[in-house]
Amino acid sequence: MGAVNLETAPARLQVRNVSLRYPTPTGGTFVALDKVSLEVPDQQFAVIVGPSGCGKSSLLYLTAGLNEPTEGEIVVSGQRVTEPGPDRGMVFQGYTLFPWLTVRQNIEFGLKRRGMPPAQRQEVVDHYLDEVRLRPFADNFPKQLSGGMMQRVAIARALANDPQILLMDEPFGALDSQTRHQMQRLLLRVWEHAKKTVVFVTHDIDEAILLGDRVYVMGARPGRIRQIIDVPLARPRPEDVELAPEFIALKRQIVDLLHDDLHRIDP
Ligand SMILES: Nc1ncnc2c1ncn2[C@@H]1O[C@H](COP(=O)(O)OP(=O)(O)OP(=O)(O)O)[C@@H](O)[C@H]1O
Repeated sequence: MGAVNLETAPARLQVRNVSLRYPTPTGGTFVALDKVSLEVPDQQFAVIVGPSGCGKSSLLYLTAGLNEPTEGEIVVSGQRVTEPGPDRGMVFQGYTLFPWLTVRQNIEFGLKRRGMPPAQRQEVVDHYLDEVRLRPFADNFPKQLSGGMMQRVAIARALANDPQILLMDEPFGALDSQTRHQMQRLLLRVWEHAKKTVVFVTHDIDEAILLGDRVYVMGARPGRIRQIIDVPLARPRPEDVELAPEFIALKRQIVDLLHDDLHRIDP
């Protein structure tokens, strides 16, 4: 895939001055997100990292339309987000497949609901089964799959609906490190083919640098963007990119930022 010119590409996602506050049991207010703004250009792989509780998932849920900001607005493809919609696909950490449906039926679920004719449906599903290398398991049920395979189905299901943006909340968080690594590589390959805008939340700094074009480092209490870091590593990412001096330097920069934040909160 040709490099996207991040300076000129239109913003697929705009988060404008978004705050999220919750009432506390003692009558006060807890600020989960404080005036967060960011713009994700079309086809960018944006990663959000930050300490536990900094509001990463909250930001993703707001973008999905599963919750509303207290202030500010979220705009996807020029439309203000007010509710969930098929333009935003989601992949969560927990396995969210329909257990009573086969792999094929899970992937085609949204297409069927939209009334896509069976022949076209089969073509789309076969394409994504091949993309996530699950064609031999098309007629299996989720309980017959490993955790990594289930997440591959979840990715295929989200992409089959042809969303404008893919929202991923720690999708590999429950996997062992080897499977996680394989999944990261698989996601990169699928993303390079699908040319989708991705917003990916993770705790894992290596994962953030390996996957992202841009890393948004968040700080907590209140949740806000501390720094935006561009990842100038070549794509496709070389096999041993984690050992490259540029990779290690970025890791150092992000570790220092997160370390500062922890010390700022709990001196
Ligand atoms: N419904 C709610 N009522 C009150 N507080 C909430 C609610 N939902 C989330 N919070 C608080 O908002 C903050 C942000 O939560 P969020 O889950 O977005 O953080 P996170 O960065 O994704 O954390 P983690 O990495 O641990 O998943 C947390 O302190 C959380 O306790």
